[in-house]
Amino acid sequence: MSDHDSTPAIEVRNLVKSYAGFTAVNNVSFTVQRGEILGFLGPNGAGKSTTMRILTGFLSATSGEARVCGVPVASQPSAVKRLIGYMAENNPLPEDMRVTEYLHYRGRLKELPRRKLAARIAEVLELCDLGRERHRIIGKLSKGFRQRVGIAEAILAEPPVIIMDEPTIGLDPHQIQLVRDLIASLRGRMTVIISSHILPEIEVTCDRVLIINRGRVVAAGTPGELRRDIFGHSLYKLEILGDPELLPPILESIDPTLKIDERTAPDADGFQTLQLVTRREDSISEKLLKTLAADKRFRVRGVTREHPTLEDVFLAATKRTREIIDYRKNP
Ligand SMILES: Nc1ncnc2c1ncn2[C@@H]1O[C@H](COP(=O)(O)OP(=O)(O)OP(=O)(O)O)[C@@H](O)[C@H]1O
Repeated sequence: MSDHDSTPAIEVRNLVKSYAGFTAVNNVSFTVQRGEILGFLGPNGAGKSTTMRILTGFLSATSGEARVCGVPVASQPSAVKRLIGYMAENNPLPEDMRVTEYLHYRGRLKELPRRKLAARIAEVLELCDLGRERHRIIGKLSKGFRQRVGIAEAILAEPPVIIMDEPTIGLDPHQIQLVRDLIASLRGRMTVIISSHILPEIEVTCDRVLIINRGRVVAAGTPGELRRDIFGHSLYKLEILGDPELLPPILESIDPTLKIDERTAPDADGFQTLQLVTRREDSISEKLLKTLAADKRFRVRGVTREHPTLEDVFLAATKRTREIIDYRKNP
């Protein structure tokens, strides 16, 4: 890798954006490496669009610094615009243009050489599965096809960085799958930042996640790292017949940190479902199953390890800061 390639794709340091006294982005710092796909999450009004618009050079920051492939956004917004393919929130498109006409127009604005443009447009139409729609008027396209035109436009000039603000909003599951595959096909070739409220989508598509709340970064890392940081434990579901009061010493012999967290009432067959919690990260499923199967006082119907979803992580991270911020306001 050359020195140029090792410069992070995005570097944001102590970024602040205030609107007439209201701080929408409050001292945000993060880095995105080349080729990474980053999920940018946060509740409504958290400051995601504002941060993205600053990164793309469409909005100036109140203070702090943002660099794209080493180029400072504040002093060189035009250079930065050439490094980024941006699909804005709501994906505004000209209603009266045909798909290829629009891509041609955008390609010329992006200074793609005329002799290469037709071939590149054919390539992105193919990538975005827009071949059959290429001569249609954009205003007549369904939402899913419009999103794909937005993505085609963003990747047209093969910029090193793609920023998409809610690219799957309003799409049906098939269209979401198409967009997901399309984004996955960019992995390693382009750096991608996607903001979304569809958390299972982000979990499968993104290498790393950044969560902001009320203008501040509240969590950053891979989904696995966030689970560990925020929950610090693993959960197991145990379906068992027998007296649960006898379980604690047995659980402790398997793993000293293993405890019963919740339990349901017995079902029609007398089995109860217990939620167990442990600080251990490696799997104890087999040990748990073997130990309890050998104990005549119990019958075990199933042991499964439960992974907190990204949604659980998101809710915990945003709730945690809300509590901290509210506490600071009202100690
Ligand atoms: N031009 C503006 N003037 C005043 N306040 C603004 C302006 N633009 C955004 N805001 C406020 O800044 C905050 C952050 O908005 P932003 O659009 O960045 O949030 P978001 O995380 O993208 O939200 P959503 O998920 O709803 O799109 C919000 O409280 C919003 O009302």
